[in-house]
Amino acid sequence: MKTLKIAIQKSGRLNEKSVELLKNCGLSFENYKSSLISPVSNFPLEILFLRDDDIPEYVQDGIADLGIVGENVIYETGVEVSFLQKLGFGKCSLKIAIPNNSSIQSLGDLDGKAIATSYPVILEKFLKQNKLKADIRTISGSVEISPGLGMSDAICDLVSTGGTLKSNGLKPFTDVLSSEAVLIGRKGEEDNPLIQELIQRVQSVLRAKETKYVVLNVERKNLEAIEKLLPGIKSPTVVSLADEAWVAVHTVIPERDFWERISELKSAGAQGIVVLPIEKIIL
Ligand SMILES: Nc1ncnc2c1ncn2[C@@H]1O[C@H](COP(=O)(O)OP(=O)(O)OP(=O)(O)O)[C@@H](O)[C@H]1O
Ligand SMILES: O=P(O)(O)OC[C@H]1O[C@H](OP(=O)(O)OP(=O)(O)O)[C@H](O)[C@@H]1O
Ligand SMILES: [Mg+2]
Repeated sequence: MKTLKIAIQKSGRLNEKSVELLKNCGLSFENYKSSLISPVSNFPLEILFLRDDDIPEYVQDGIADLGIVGENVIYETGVEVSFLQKLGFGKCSLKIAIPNNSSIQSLGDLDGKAIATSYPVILEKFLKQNKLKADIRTISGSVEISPGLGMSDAICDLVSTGGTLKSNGLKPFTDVLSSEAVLIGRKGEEDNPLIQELIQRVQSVLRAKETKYVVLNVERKNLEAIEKLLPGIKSPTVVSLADEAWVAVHTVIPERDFWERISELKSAGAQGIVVLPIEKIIL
């Protein structure tokens, strides 16, 4: 079977998490900063380390079969690729931001203004949808300094904590797009068995990340109440203890309602609660 190629960011915000995800999928490869292509020793796959801007086109054109890249870059490059899986990292939003002392108050006030951005395609589309015309000034980075230099009235750039906006005297004005890292593939290749195998592995790692393994002890008389709080994947595992009045319950809990669930379990009589990370969940 043909060896696949997956393109990931060489260095930058998505590099570390992309490498970690592939390693957690059981793929074994060297990660030297100097090598731009790395073979996987235990799967027919090669990893290409690229600038993130180039990844969507490499995948569209079939130079790479798969890629990991931010949704923002996919929309900006306007390529035709398949979205195979959202990956839960690299979360940020593309926002229009204005100086703290700006007179801009409503969307309509952007009409005729100069907006600096590294995302001219997405911004143009947004302005069109809102029937606005602005002077888009395309720059490749450090967009946040442009209003202070008198180059623009507003900016359109990625924001996550908002720290960069704040330290440049800017405030968020309106959201244009929210984005996270996604696994993409070449259109029409989705059914390739190797691609399907990789998607399954990625999904099992993501499912595991979203859940915790919990072991707790409870008196048999309180078991029913505890079971009601713990759906598990099918249902919880109940194990007898040496003391016959007690049992141990094993189950998985979604990370998002973890603390709420733990306090409900304690109120229902759970004791000695042990929480463990999960490596993979294969359904
Ligand atoms: N502040 C942020 N928080 C979270 N994710 C972000 C943030 N900034 C960018 N990202 C996401 O990470 C991706 C890569 O960001 P990075 O800043 O490393 O890109 P870059 O400078 O264009 O890198 P390259 O050298 O590969 O072209 C972005 O396209 C976006 O999807
Ligand atoms: O809201 P914050 O958490 O402050 O993040 C926002 C900043 O992060 C990104 O740049 P990055 O730091 O990746 O540098 P770059 O412009 O060199 O890519 C983005 O372009 C913003 O400048
Ligand atoms: Mg880039």
